[in-house]
Amino acid sequence: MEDQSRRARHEHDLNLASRKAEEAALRRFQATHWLECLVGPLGISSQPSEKEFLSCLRSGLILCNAINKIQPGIVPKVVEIHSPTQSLTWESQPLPAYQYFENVRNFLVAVEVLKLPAFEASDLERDNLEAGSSAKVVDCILSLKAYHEWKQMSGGTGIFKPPKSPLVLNSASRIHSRASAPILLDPCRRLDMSSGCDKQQSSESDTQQLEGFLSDLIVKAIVEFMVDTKENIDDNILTSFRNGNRDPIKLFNTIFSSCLEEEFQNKFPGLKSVLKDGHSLSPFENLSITGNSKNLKALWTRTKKDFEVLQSQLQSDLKQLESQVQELSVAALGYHKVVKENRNLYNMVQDLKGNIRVYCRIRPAFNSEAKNVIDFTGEDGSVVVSDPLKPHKDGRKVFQFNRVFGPIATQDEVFKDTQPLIRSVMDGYNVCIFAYGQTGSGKTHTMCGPSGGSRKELGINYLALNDLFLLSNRRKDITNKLEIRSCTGDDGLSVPQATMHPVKSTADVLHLMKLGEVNRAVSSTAINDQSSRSHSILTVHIHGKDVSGSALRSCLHLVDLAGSERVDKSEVTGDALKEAQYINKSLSCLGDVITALAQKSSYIPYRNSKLTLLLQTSLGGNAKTLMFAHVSPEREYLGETISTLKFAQRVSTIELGAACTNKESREVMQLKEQIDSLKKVLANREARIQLNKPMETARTPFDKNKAMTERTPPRPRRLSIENCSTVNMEKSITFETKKGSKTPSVKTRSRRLSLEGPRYANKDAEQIKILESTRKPLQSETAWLQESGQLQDAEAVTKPYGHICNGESMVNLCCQRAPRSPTSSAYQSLVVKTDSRTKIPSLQLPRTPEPPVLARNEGKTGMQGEHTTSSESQTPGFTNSTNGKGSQIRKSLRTIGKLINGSEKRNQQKLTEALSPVNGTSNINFVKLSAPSNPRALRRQSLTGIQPSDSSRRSSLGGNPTPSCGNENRNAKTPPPVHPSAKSMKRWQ
Ligand SMILES: Nc1ncnc2c1ncn2[C@@H]1O[C@H](COP(=O)(O)OP(=O)(O)OP(=O)(O)O)[C@@H](O)[C@H]1O
Repeated sequence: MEDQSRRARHEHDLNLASRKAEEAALRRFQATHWLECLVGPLGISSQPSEKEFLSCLRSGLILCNAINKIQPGIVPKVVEIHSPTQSLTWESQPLPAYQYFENVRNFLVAVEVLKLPAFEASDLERDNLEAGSSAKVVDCILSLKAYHEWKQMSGGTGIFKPPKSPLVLNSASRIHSRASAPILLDPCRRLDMSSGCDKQQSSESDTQQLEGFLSDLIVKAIVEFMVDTKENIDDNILTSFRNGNRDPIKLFNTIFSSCLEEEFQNKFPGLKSVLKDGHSLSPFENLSITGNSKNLKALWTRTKKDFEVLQSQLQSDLKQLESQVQELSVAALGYHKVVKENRNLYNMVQDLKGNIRVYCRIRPAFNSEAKNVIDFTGEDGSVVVSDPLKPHKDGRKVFQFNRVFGPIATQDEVFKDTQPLIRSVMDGYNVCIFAYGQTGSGKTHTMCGPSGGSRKELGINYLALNDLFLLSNRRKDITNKLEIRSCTGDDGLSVPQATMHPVKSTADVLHLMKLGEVNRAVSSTAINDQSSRSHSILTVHIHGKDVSGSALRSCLHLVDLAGSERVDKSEVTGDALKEAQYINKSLSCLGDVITALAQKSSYIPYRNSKLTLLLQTSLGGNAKTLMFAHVSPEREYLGETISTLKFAQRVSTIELGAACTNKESREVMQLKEQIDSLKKVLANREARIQLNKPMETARTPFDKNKAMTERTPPRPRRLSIENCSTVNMEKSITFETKKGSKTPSVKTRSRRLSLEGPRYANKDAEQIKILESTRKPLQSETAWLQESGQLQDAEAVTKPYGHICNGESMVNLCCQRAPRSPTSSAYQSLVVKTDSRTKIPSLQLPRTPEPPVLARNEGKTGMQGEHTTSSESQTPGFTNSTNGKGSQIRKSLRTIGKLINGSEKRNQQKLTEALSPVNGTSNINFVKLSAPSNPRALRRQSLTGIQPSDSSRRSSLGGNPTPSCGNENRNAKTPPPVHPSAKSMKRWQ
C-alpha cells in the first residue's frame, strides 16, 4: 500500500514537474516569437531550449533594441558588437563581461522606468543556468510585450497594469491548468507552434492558447477568491483543500455542488424528506458542471413530478376541506335556525300562557374605570351578576329573561325585538310596554331616546309609532279605513289639562311627544342630571276596518316609569324628596301587584296606587305585555341592580292567559247598528210617552208612580247589576237598603247576580268594583266618547297622553267624567262608601259597561242592554269570539225588542185608559201613536222572534217569558213577580 501510494505520489510529482516545464516552455516560445517579430530573427529556433534562449539574450543587445523599439531612446547607449559578421549565437565568442553587462544594466533600468517586472542580470549568466531560471527573463519579456500592445492600443495614455506573472500567482506550485494541458499535449498544435513560419496559423494558435490561458485564469481566480474569503465554503472542503486536494477544477466542482445543494434546499424546503427511495440531495456533491448535468436533470424531473403529485394531493385536500366547511356551515345554519325556532316556540308558549315578556337592558358604564358587576350576558337571555369584591361563588347570581341587551346594543336592535309585539297592535291586540329600573339606568333612553339626541337615537316610542304609520300606509289598499289618532284631552280622558290632537304622521307624534316632555317634571339628582320625576304614559288607540267589514280596536301603552331611587344616594331634598317618595311608593305598589299576580293570589291590590290602576289591564288583563328591566353596571348600584333583576324575574313568571284580539265581525257590527237604531226608536217612544204624562200623572198616586217607573226603568236595574255583581256587596247594599226598605233581600239578589256573572263572583266587592271602574276609562274611551256624543266618527281613536306622579291625576280624570254620567251622583256616593281608603269617588260605574254580566243578564232591563253594547266593544276579553258577541247582541236585540214590546203593551193600556170619555184628545194621540205602532210591532216581532204576550212585560224586565208560576218554582226566595217599574220605584224611593 505504501509503495503504491509512494508510486502514485511520485507519478503525481512527475506529472506536476512536466506540467510546469510545459508551461515554462510555452511562455518561452511566446517570448521568442514576439522578440523575433519585433527585432528580427534571433538566430535560434522558434522553440528554443532554455539555454539557447538565454544565450541569445546575454549580450543585452536584443533586449535593448527591443525596448528602444517600444520606447525609443529609453536606452540611450547600446553597446554594439564590433564585428558585424559576428552572429548572435550562443556559440560565438564570448564578449568581454563589461560589454554585455552595460547593455543588460541599461535594459533593466529602462524596464524599471516602465515599471515592468524585471530580472537579475545574473539570471543570464551561463553558470546560473538551471531548470526554470529563464522564467523571470521570460516574464519580463512577456510584460514588455503586453506593454507594447497596450501602448499600441491606447497610444501610451493612461495607466498600464502589467499582467500578473504566473510566478506571482504562485501557479507553478499551487495550481495546474488542465485546460492548458491538452493544448500542450496536442501534437498537432505543438507541431503548429514549432513550425513557426505561417503567421496566420501562428496567430490562430495564439488565440486558442490565449483562450485556454484565460479560462484557466478565470477558474483559478474564482477558486482563489472563494478560498481567500471562505465565503459559503464548507470547512470540510477547506480542510481537504489544505490537506492537498488542490486541484482547482475539483475544488471548484465541490464548492459549486455544495452551493447548488444549499440553494436547492432553500428553494424547496422539505423536498429532501419527500423524495422517495431515500433519495437525497447528496448526488449534488458528485455533480460536475460538465458530466453530471444528466443527474441534475433527472433529479429535476423527479422533483417536478413529486411536486405535481404534492400539488394534486393538496388540491384534493383543499376540496375535501371545502366540502367539510360547507357541511359545517350548513349545520351551523341549521343550528341557528333551530335555536331561533326554539326561541320562537318558547315565546309562543309564553304568549299562550300569557307570560309577561321581560327584556333586560344594561346601560354602558359612565366611568370606564368603575368596577363592573355584569359578568356575562348570553344570547339565550341569561345575565350573570357578580360582586367584584366578592369573587367567590356567593357573589354570583344568574338571572334568565327573554332577551338581554348589553351596553353596546343600539336603539334599533332593541326595537327590532320589540317590533313584532308592537305590530300585533295592528292585529287587534292590546299591548303594553313599560320600562322599569333604578334611576339613571336608561329607561328614558330606551323609551324616548336621549334628549336632544339624533334621529338614530330615538327610542321605542318614536320607532313604534313610525312603524304603525308605516303599516297603516301599507295596508291602505286592503283596508277600508285605518287611521291612527293621538289625542289627549279634557274630554273625559285620563289626564287633566291634556288636549286632543289628531295625528297623521310620526312627525305629528314627535311634536306631541316634545310637548309632553316639556310638561314632564325633570330635575337633576346626584345620580342622574336629567332624572324624570314622574311616570310617562303614551297611549295610542287604534281603530280600523278591513275589507270584510270587520272592525278592530286596540291600544298600545308605552310607559316610561320614574326610577326607583335611594334618597340617600340621589341626595334629593324638598319637593324632589317628596316626588321620590311618591315614586317609590307607587313602584312598591307595583311590586305588590306583581307579587300577588305571580302567586296567583285571589286579591290583587291594583287600587293601591294610580300607577297600578292604570297598568291594570296590561298586568292583569288580556293584553300582551313587555317589560324592559334596566340596570346600571357600576358596582355602587349592585344592590339596586340585583333588586331590579329579581323584580323582573318575578314579573316574567306572571301568566296572564292568552291575549285575544279585539276584532268584531261585520255581523256583529250590523247587529250593533240595529241596536243603535232600536235604541233610538225606544227613546222616541219614551219621549212620546213623556208627552202624555201630565195627563196621566193627574190621576192617582199609583199612576204617578207608575209613570215615573216607566220613565226610568233601566237605572235601578243597571245599578243593581253593576254593584251587585259579587256575593259580598254589603257596603253598597247598605247604601241601597237605606234608600229603599222594600228592596228585595240583598242575599237573594246577590246570589242571583253572581250566578249570572261568574267572572264577578269574587268575594271582595271592592276589588271587583275597582277593577271594573278602572278598566273602563282606559278601554272604553272611544265607545264612551261615541256614546256621549264626543266623537261622531265611529272610527275615532283616542290617545290619552300624560303623566301621573301621584294619585291626583286619576282622581281628576274620574271627576272629569262624573258630570257626563247619567247617574253620577248616586254612583259617586256609592263608590265613596265602598272605597274610602283610596278616595276614588270618580270611578264612574255608570259609564263603564259590564259586558259579561249584562250579556248574561240580558232581558232584565233595556238599559242594561244598551251598556252591554258599548262595553262589549271595549272588553274583548269577556267575549272571546265574534260569534259569542253576535249571540249576545242578538239576545240584547231581543231584549230591546221585548222592551219595546212592553212599551207597546203599556201604550195599549194607555190607549184603553184614553178611550174613556175623560180625555178625548188622548184618543187622537193614541190613534196617532197606535196606527204606526202595529206595523212596527210586527217588524220587531220578525226581528226578535218574540210574540207579544201578557208576560212580555215581565220578560222585558229580565224575567223569563214563561208564566209567573214557573219563576216562583225556580227560585223560591225570589220575591213574587212584581211589575219592574214598581220594583225599581221601591228601590229608589
Ligand atoms: N343604552 C344607553 N346608551 C347610551 N347612553 C345611555 C344608555 N342608557 C342610558 N344612557 C344615558 O344614561 C343617562 C341616564 O339615562 P336615563 O335618563 O334614560 O335614565 P332613567 O332610567 O330614565 O333615569 P330616571 O329614572 O332618573 O329618569 C342619560 O344620559 C342617558 O343618555
